[in-house]
Order: sequence, then C-alpha cells, then structure tokens
Amino acid sequence: MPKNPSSNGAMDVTSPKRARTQGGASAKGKKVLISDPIEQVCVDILQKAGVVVDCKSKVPPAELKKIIGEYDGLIVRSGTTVTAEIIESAHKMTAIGRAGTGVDNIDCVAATKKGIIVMNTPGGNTVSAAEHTCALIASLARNVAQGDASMKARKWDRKKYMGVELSGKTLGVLGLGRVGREVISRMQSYGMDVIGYDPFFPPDASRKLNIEPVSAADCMARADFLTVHVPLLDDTKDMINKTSIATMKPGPSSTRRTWPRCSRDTSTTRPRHVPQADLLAALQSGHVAGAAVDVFESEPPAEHEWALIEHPKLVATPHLGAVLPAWTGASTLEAQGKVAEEIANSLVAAFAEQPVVGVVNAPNLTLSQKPELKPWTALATSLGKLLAQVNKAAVTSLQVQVSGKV
Ligand SMILES: O=C(O)C(=O)COP(=O)(O)O
Repeated sequence: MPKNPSSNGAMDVTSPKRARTQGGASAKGKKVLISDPIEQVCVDILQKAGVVVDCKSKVPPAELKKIIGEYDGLIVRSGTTVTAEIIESAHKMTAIGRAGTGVDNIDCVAATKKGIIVMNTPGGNTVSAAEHTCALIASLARNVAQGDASMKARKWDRKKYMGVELSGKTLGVLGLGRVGREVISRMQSYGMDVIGYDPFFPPDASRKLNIEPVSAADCMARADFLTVHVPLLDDTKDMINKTSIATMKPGPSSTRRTWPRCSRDTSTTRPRHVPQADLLAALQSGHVAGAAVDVFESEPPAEHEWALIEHPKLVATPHLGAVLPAWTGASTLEAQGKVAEEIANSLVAAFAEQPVVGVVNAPNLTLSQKPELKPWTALATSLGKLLAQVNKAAVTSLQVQVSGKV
C-alpha cells in the first residue's frame, strides 16, 4: 500500500474492499462507534463504504452501555474496556474491531455468546512492537534510561552505569509468534544466542531460524535476558512469578537482566503475565538485575503500581510498544496508520459477510474445550463451531489462519 507523503505516515485511503456481496449484504447504512483515538484513514474508509461513523473517546462505561445498542460495529484500541455488560446491550452489533493486537480489554467470550465477531489487526503493529522491545533490551543492557535521568540531574556517574554487552548473551523468548520472531532476528544481529519456547511453533522451524527450541522452564533458567510475547489468557496468567523467577540466573552479576512484559489489565482482578509484587521483590533483592515494562495493570497506573515503576532498576514506558501476541499496538505513526486501515477494511468486509482476517473470538472458551491445543493462541479449530453461528465467511478465513499458523 503506498504511503501518503502528505499525511503523518498514515496510509492512503483505499477503496473499501468487498463492500457488497452478491447476496446484497453491505456496509452501507451501518453505524459504527470508534471509542478510542484512531487515525483518520479508518473513518475515511468506513465512510467511503457508506458507514455512519461516530468518534467518541473516553465514554464512561455507563454511557457506553446506554448508547451501544444503536451501533452495528465498535472499533477500539486499548483505552476502552468492552465488558460483558456492555456487550449484553449491543443488540445490533455484528463486529467489534480492535485496531491493534491485544484483545484482553474485550470480553471475547461474552461477544461470542452474543454472536459478535471480534477482530484484531495482527500484523499492523508487529514491527513497531518488536522495535520497541529491542530498544528496551538495549536500554537495559547499557543503562540508557538511568544514565539519561542521572545526567538530567546534572550528575556525571560513569561507573555506576557501566553496562554489559549483548553480544554472546542468551536471549530467552517466550512466544515465537509474529512479534517474538521479529525481535529475534533483530537481536541476533547484536550477536545474541536465542533460545525460545512456544507450544505452537515446530522445533524444526525454530532451528531454521537459528533458535534453540527449549521448554518454558529451560527458557527462564538459561536466559540472560528474557522477553515475553504471549497473549494474555488464563493459562498465561502470572506465568512468570516468584517461583519461576527463583529459577532464573541470579544477580547481582550485572549480566542478569530481564524484560518481562506486564500485561495491560484494566481490572485488577484479571490475569497478568508477571505479578508486579514478585517482579518488584526480585529487583529489590537483586536477583533480577533490571526489567523493562511497557504495559500496566491500570493505564494510567494505579497508586499501588508506582513502587515498581519508580524502582531504579526498572525502565518504564507508557504503553508505547505493547502488542500481544501478543501481542503488541505499538505507538508509531506507521503502525497506527496500518491498524486503522486494516480494521476499517475488516469491518466493511464483516458487514458485507465477506471473509475477514484476525478473528479472535473466545480464546478462553476454546481452551477449556480443547485443552490439548494449549493456551497460546486464540486461533483454534474448535472456534469454527462457535463462529459458524456468527459468520460462515469468517470461519473459512479462520481455518486458513489456523492451518497457516503452525
Ligand atoms: O496492539 C496492542 O496489543 C497494544 O497493546 C497497543 O495498544 P494501543 O492500541 O496503542 O492502545
């Protein structure tokens, strides 16, 4: 897709793809609410397809519940929490689009039960998320953030901020999906040895990428740096915790640094990859030499999260690079242009009952029904049955993705 040089890196508006099927279903006249800030290209594509678009950011939950019944589609980023209660009132809704990757702010199970497709834009922000991860790893190795803060305080402390080389160190990657693999190729160019775990990534494919396939436990135990790129599901909740941290190579050797990615979690009772208290304790004891966190339980962070953020060995960024599989809607002009365009086209396609990509309905339902599929994917064949009630075209596309994934 050519870039529009006059815009902020956003994509040119393309003709809405497949806006009308032979059967006559179309996006024309449908009403869509965009409840988080999004690039204009999204609005343009929808309007060109005849969709009526309302952009309303920061709508309080009670208000959202009141108005959601008017809409056929909803587009969000991470700012809007789409609860079961809100979905319950979404009587006309066909699809919820996540302009980004992580869908942990959407109750996918409730959406599936109500026959609503949930779609994300899995490719749009991959590179931006991966680049941000690499920036954080490099920053941890060389104390870039701490050195900068110290100089801004007019100090000259070369000794305190001596770092370590990345070359020759072992990078452990949990989750070898899109983002994980982009991180790997970049960090290999630093000369890092990579070990990785992903229940869905075949060991042979890992070896072709020069990654040593290992168990999750080995990945944590052998890594000098650890990076986490798995979706936030019940099974991945607190997957790095005080017990597994204890198995990691210990500090205070300055070679021990991790980059756990704490998951965004707007409600404090929902799962996270790393309990913040455990990470804070590991930094305080020196067992973990440093960590970088981009996504927080509450955004902006709640009072209890600041102790971790303010710890001198922690590098924090305000959700600039997270992607799920995860997950990672990275805050770059390029990524925001891509996800905005992709989600608009997907919504238009869904209205026209055409195949859509990035269907992520009900990962939890899928997992409990098919535990042997393991947790790290929202794409599983059993979803076909659930989605058959929703949209046959979506099922076709989902099955293609499932077989293409592994
Ligand atoms: O895409 C993702 O998973 C993200 O976490 C990005 O979130 P955002 O769209 O920048 O609010």
